[in-house]
Amino acid sequence: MTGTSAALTPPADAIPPVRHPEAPAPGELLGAHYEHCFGCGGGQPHGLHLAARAGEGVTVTAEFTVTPDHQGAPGLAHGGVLATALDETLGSLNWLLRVIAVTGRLETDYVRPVPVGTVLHLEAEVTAVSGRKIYSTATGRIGGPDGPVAVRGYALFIEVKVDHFIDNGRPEEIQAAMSDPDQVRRARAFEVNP
Ligand SMILES: CCCCCCCCCC(=O)SCCNC(=O)CCNC(=O)[C@H](O)C(C)(C)COP(=O)(O)OP(=O)(O)OC[C@H]1O[C@@H](n2cnc3c(N)ncnc32)[C@H](O)[C@@H]1OP(=O)(O)O
Repeated sequence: MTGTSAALTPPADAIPPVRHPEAPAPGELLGAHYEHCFGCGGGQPHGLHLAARAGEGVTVTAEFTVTPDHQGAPGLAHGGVLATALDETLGSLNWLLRVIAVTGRLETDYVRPVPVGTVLHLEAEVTAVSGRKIYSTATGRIGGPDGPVAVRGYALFIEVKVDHFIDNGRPEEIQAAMSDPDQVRRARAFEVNP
């Protein structure tokens, strides 16, 4: 079974996404947007350490290796962890638009179990934009980038201002992230202005 709810169907006046002129070149690794992000940060020992790479247009590819820390059933990836991999990959697309956005809705199809030790090969694209709403889809394959589909994700991200994080996040982490010496990470989190 597959499908998405009406909330994930772009409205008739939605437009195709526009890749930002200063977006990372196709093939370039995006790096972590935040050291302590559970999806991509190097500072999370049990995190996914997902590595995303810019593609053509508004697309990315990403890889995530399932470790014993990511189990749900014995020997198999937890469905929530797989949703995290989809969410993180989809979220990284927004850097190609140079927009700060958060997940409003994420739907997933779990097609095949994903064993521990597997590399999940993800690809994602923004399909449409309507005002603050960014529509995107992702696919995760196992056994190689052209292997069988294990998971699919469909998302609606909502553009937010930096105040979203300042008003809602804990001050200590916000301060630390704002002082991050890594300029690119700081820009991705806080300095993107449409
Ligand atoms: C460095 C940058 C950060 C990168 C992070 C990457 C990590 C991966 C991504 C994540 O996991 S983000 C964390 C998980 N997400 C959240 O914590 C978001 C929590 N939700 C919110 O903060 C607010 O609900 C949200 C900002 C998404 C929307 O609130 P707003 O008050 O700004 O918007 P509003 O409710 O007015 O909705 C704007 C439009 O979006 C639509 N919308 C909002 N939420 C929706 C939803 N859940 N489903 C469908 N549509 C939704 C809404 O109907 C409306 O459509 P229209 O413009 O057509 O009227």
